[in-house]
Amino acid sequence: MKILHDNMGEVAHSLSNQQTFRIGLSGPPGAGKSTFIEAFGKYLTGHGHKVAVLAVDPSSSTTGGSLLGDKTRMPELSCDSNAYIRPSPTGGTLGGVTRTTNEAVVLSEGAGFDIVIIETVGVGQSEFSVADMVDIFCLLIPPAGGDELQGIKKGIVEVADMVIVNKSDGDLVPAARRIQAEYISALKFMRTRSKVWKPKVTRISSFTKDGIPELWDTLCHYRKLMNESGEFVNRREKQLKVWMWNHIKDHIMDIFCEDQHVENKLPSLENLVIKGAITPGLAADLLLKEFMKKS
Ligand SMILES: Nc1nc2c(ncn2[C@@H]2O[C@H](COP(=O)(O)OP(=O)(O)OP(=O)(O)O)[C@@H](O)[C@H]2O)c(=O)[nH]1
Repeated sequence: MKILHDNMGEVAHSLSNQQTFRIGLSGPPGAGKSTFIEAFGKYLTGHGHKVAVLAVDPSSSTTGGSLLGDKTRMPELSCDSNAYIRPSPTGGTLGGVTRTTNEAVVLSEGAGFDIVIIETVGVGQSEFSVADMVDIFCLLIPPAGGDELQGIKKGIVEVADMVIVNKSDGDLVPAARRIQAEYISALKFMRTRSKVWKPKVTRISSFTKDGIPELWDTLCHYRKLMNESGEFVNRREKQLKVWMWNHIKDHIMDIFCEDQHVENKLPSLENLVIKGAITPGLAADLLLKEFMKKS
């Protein structure tokens, strides 16, 4: 990150002329995210792109370290001079992790990485935070149904611009085809987020690399359509506002929780709420009153 910082001054001004692409990637554990990023990332660097991989895993602050973004998961890509892999920052809330990731996106782009992949697992709200940070949000799934797909939250399919069925190779091809067909029909009934793009379901293999060039073509087609319609710029503008408000909310919550008046009253008011003596709304009003007293 220090290198990125150091380079930032020199190249930041060229950013406005350069079109960067922010790709969000989520998927249940075992879907093959690291194998996919390795294969996809190598394909991109082989085609002259510079790729940054950032991970968002708020659970890493409680587990003391993240598997996501771990360089050993992407051995080839991590040795590639046109790739940069950042593990999930440890410590802090999802808000904190989101903030540093927002900043890492800007820094990576400033340092000349034209493609930024933001990877996340299905923990808490992390997928939704990532969906708010990217130009296209992709869901990677294995060719399996039922229990194995239970890790996928309902709402997340609705925000996916692209569903990628991985492991479509060898004996798994028929299952991958079946899952692809299931998702195609399920997506038909979903409300689309864009006027010019209907979410697509594609099949790839991170092992054989089948489908990866076609996937990249589809992503480029998406970017072209979104650019031409003005939605690309609109989404980024909206995201900037969302980021700003998220940072404000986080900061205000910190100030609120650290306030001495609030801290003094909090245990007794929480207790009254639990016992049903007062409503949560009234307790919140009383705490806010305490907070305002100070200012
Ligand atoms: N057959 C086949 N297996 C794959 C493919 N991609 C990944 N796998 C296997 O799927 C398993 C999970 O892959 P990972 O890349 O570790 O999956 P992940 O989703 O990143 O999982 P975590 O790293 O635990 O978050 C591994 O055993 C991979 O070898 C593929 O394209 N085809």
